[in-house]
Amino acid sequence: MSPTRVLVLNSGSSSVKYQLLDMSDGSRLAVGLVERIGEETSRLKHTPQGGEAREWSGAVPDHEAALKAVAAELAKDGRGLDSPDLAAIGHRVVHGGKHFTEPTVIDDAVLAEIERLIPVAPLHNPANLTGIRTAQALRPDLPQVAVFDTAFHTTMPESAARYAIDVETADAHRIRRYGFHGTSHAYVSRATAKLLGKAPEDVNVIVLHLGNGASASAVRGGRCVDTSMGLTPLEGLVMGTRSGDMDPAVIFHLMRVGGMSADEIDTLLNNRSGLIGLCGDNDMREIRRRIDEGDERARLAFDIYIHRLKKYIGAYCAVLGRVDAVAFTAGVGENSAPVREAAVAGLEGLGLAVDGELNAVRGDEARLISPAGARVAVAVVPTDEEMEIATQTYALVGKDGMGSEGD
Ligand SMILES: Nc1ncnc2c1ncn2[C@@H]1O[C@H](COP(=O)(O)OP(=O)(O)O)[C@@H](O)[C@H]1O
Ligand SMILES: CC(=O)OP(=O)(O)O
Ligand SMILES: [Mg+2]
Repeated sequence: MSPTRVLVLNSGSSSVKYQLLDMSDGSRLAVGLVERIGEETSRLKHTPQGGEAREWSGAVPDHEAALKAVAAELAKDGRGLDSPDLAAIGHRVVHGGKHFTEPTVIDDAVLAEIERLIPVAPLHNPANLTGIRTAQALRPDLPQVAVFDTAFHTTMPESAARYAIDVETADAHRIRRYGFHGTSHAYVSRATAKLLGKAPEDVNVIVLHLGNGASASAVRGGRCVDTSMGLTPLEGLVMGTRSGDMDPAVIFHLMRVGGMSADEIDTLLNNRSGLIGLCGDNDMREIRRRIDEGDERARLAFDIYIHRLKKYIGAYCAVLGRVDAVAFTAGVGENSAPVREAAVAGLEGLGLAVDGELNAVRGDEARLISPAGARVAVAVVPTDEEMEIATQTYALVGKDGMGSEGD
């Protein structure tokens, strides 16, 4: 029998999320996370299917060590990386530039292109590369597939993808809007159509992916027509630690008047801005707790976050012309009822409203939170980037895929 298992690695700047899936029935054999990589105490949590979660804290200095720790945990379940049941390893790769529009089997040329894109995804692509190289070293015989965050957004029209700067300069440096979180936007827009009982081709959806990184997208009939992140994952919404949109002249001002270097400003805008820069916390749970205690800084940070979100909802209503659904997803979108309520408050004129009781319901299933009969459906639609990466990986190299590829 051909192997049917796929290991998915989602390497972030300081974390690795992973899942081992059996594609014959979609079951999750293991789910886990290594976080705070490179800090004094990193943490690993590994949950085998049907078993107790195992957790430990200790030093995990880099992504190579993280992946070796993941391999060791899987081996304890008798499902190590040496298992003959493994069909492929699927990797989330954040920046694929304009080149990669589809999931791609990784070879040296693909690795070189991911490396070339490091300057436009400095927090993400290096971690993705280490994950790939470590996995290759552990299983050189196994196909490794890259699934790109940018791929879903390659359908954006030029009017949305181009910045209004000198065309020759932009083209010489490949400056354009690429967009990210595409695997999530693709999965959630399809799942939203399913929730409405319609085909993806028949619905227009605004997807709000609100995690630590956050982005919005406008999806018309299953194709992305605009998204809030740009050349890098810094543009757009207010995020956990990133500023999102601002006047680009802030950068010149900080250089000329503030005496800061380009690298210092990069770190400021990517790591010390957004919610953490505004109030010292980037976790929405903590911000809500502080607001409940009357903390003014936390309140202002929340209000700025919501104001930006509203602007994007309004903009994408205009981009799409007709909106069938707005879907909230990722850590904040799936869990924070106050964020969903505030984001939609006052938008009745656009056909948007949230039912208080439905919004308060917690759960893992996709669900509607708009009042019955609302013109636009508002929904909570849990994302599943790992399953989507596994599905795309298996389609490419699984039993049917690999055979027909070479034909
Ligand atoms: N119960 C909750 N209520 C509000 N916010 C939450 C909750 N659980 C998680 N979050 C938010 O979700 C964020 C993480 O989202 P996630 O999608 O996992 O992000 P990433 O993939 O970027 O690490 C946390 O930083 C926190 O702000
Ligand atoms: C592209 C991006 O912002 O990813 P993440 O949310 O995982 O940081
Ligand atoms: Mg994420």
